Amino acid sequence: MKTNKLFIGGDHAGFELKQKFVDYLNDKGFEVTDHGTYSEDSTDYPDYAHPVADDVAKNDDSLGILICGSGNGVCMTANKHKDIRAALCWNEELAALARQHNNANVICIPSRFVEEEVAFKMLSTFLNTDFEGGRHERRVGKISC
Ligand SMILES: O=C(CO)[C@H](O)[C@H](O)[C@H](O)COP(=O)(O)O
Repeated sequence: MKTNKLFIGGDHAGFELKQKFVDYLNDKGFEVTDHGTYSEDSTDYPDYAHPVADDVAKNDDSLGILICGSGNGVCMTANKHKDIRAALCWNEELAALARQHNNANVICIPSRFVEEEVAFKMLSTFLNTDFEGGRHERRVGKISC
């Protein structure tokens, strides 16, 4: 799936990286909706993960990008939403597998635990990798309860 429609968000721990991602994605011509946060002031990750997950669920073929310190808070929050498959990734191979095997539609990045270069590589891989389908289609179909 090649998408042009992206939704992004994160808490104060993800703010700096999110700003860099937004600039990069805008330069590349993606349609990016930034749900905040918009400063380094301490804030609560669910306030940003819920709107991103809502929008990804509502917009076919869109993808979401969520960032917090560990990546766990935004990931747990996003995965409460129907039709959201949010994947916590900390290297490029995991970002590829999240798309290839799990058809993840949201990538969750732990900004306090990955180098910026790795974060950018994960972003690019996530956006440019397709779901493989086949045996994975059946398994992904069994995730929802
Ligand atoms: O969700 C998280 C932890 O589960 C994120 O890492 C947050 O960014 C983190 O908890 C924020 O921590 P802080 O000490 O309030 O900056």
